[in-house]
Amino acid sequence: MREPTEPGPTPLRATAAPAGPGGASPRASSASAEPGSTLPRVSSAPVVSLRGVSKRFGGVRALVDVDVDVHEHEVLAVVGDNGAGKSTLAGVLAGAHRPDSGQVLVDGVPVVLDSPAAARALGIATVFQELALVNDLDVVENLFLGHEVGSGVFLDEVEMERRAWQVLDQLAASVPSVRDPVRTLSGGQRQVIAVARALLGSPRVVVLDEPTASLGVRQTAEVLNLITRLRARGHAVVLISHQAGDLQAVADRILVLRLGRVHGAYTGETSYEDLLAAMTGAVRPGSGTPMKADQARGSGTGR
Ligand SMILES: Nc1ncnc2c1ncn2[C@@H]1O[C@H](COP(=O)(O)OP(=O)(O)OP(=O)(O)O)[C@@H](O)[C@H]1O
Repeated sequence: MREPTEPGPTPLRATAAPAGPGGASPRASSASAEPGSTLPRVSSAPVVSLRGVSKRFGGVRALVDVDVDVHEHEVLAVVGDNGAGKSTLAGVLAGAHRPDSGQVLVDGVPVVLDSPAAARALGIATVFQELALVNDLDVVENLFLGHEVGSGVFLDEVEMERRAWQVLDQLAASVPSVRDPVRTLSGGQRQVIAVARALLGSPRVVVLDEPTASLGVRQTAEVLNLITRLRARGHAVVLISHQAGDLQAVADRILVLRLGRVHGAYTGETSYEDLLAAMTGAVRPGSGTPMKADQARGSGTGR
């Protein structure tokens, strides 16, 4: 079905998950930058792009003409002051907010993300700040909630437990037991469980909305390690964060939103002072730090 507001190619509805991390994307090696993009150029094709995306809530312009590209093997941080549009951007990628205008593209093909299920089917998983874990259920039950393995009323607990450990091992997660209720876990471990649940759908893009917001130093370090591992495994990570330490530790590129617009794009090495100046509008829009493509991409560079 064609997007009602947009001319151009027919958008895809979610019918099958595209190639996941580790699997080659058919378009992954072509040039990606386009005229007029506010983002610095990078060397491979984006997995997901937003083009001219706008979203209003009543009289509030939450996103205005936003262009962004998301690449595999990369952590793209999205920063901005309160109300800058960060969560709305996450919501568009998650299929929770339908843009009023503009396009979402997966592998360069326009798609319709009109539900979280549609986004997941197209390889985009989002972990919101409220992790939506059920406190009294154990780790396995939370991971497979609604997607239980087994037939009829008989659940294959052994298989679910095996898969739970498998995904947690992939993340090098230190969880004492997968049979403990998640309320007994630390904030960092709960974040890991929420990410592990997202990974069970084999997404290419993982969107994390303020994953360290309420965590202590050690738990934050756990989550930042987790993000590094996601990138090393080939995922594209979109990190919505307020935390300077998060950006310095893991971001390859940093997109600054201000009043719903892209204010500039910066390298991961940009000082927090410079980012703050951009977030608060103390520097002109579009004056992001120029950077080389390989600086921008991360790709297991050991950052
Ligand atoms: N569901 C909604 N209904 C009405 N207005 C909304 C809704 N969601 C967001 N907004 C408004 O859109 C603007 C952008 O909000 P958004 O939550 O995306 O910003 P943010 O950068 O994530 O802010 P914060 O850091 O405070 O969470 C704000 O003015 C907000 O009040």
